[in-house]
Amino acid sequence: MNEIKWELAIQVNLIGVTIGSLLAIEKYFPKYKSGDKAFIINLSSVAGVAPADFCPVYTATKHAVIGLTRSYGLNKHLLEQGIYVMALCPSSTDSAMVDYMRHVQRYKDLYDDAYAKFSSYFQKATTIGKAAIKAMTDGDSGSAWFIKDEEIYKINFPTLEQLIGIQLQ
Ligand SMILES: NC(=O)c1ccc[n+]([C@@H]2O[C@H](COP(=O)([O-])OP(=O)(O)OC[C@H]3O[C@@H](n4cnc5c(N)ncnc54)[C@H](O)[C@@H]3O)[C@@H](O)[C@H]2O)c1
Ligand SMILES: CCCCC/C=C\C=C\[C@H](O)C/C=C\C/C=C\CCCC(=O)O
Repeated sequence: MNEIKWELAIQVNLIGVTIGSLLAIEKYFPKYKSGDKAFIINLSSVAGVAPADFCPVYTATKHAVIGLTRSYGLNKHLLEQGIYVMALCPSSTDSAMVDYMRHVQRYKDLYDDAYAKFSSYFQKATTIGKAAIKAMTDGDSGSAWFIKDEEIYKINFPTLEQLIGIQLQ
């Protein structure tokens, strides 16, 4: 998260995740996948689902990660290659990134309001690992998962067909 060096945030959060997905789908899995299934787990955020006034660029990249995940998660890719693509959407989580922003003054100034409003609690990073296992066990490709402690659930989004009113056969 870096709203000051925002081009860098887009490079890392969106272009980095896109390159990772393309490398996995086009190069890595075709060569190394041995079983029926392979998984790509992308890190989005609660800010990938709802807007956050203190970090619009971060929020845009995390929304984009949801779009990338849901699109590569559609049946076409699943059926062709057996690749399941999921996104995790954690709420605030204790990590090096948060710690850095909490202590570095130029970021602290920018995020002060957000800390006052949201940061009374940070979940443990190990919770995200548990959620990843739950997502893979559930096995719904294209799904995005809200994570806040024990509260871990699939987020509902409309499909393109539902939005534009196409009747599926
Ligand atoms: N901490 C939170 O509250 C929170 C909540 C929701 C989502 N997320 C997301 O979770 C993911 C992990 O973040 P985190 O909170 O664990 O922070 P973190 O600082 O522990 O992890 C970020 C990792 O990204 C790596 N990284 C940074 N720039 C890189 C680059 N240019 N190339 C390769 N690697 C690079 C860092 O080395 C570090 O290992 C991020 O995508 C973050 O947006 C975090
Ligand atoms: C919590 C605000 C301080 C900044 C935290 C730093 C990074 C967090 C990045 C995450 O991707 C989360 C993004 C936005 C968080 C917004 C609201 C958190 C809601 C807190 C809650 O679970 O009640």
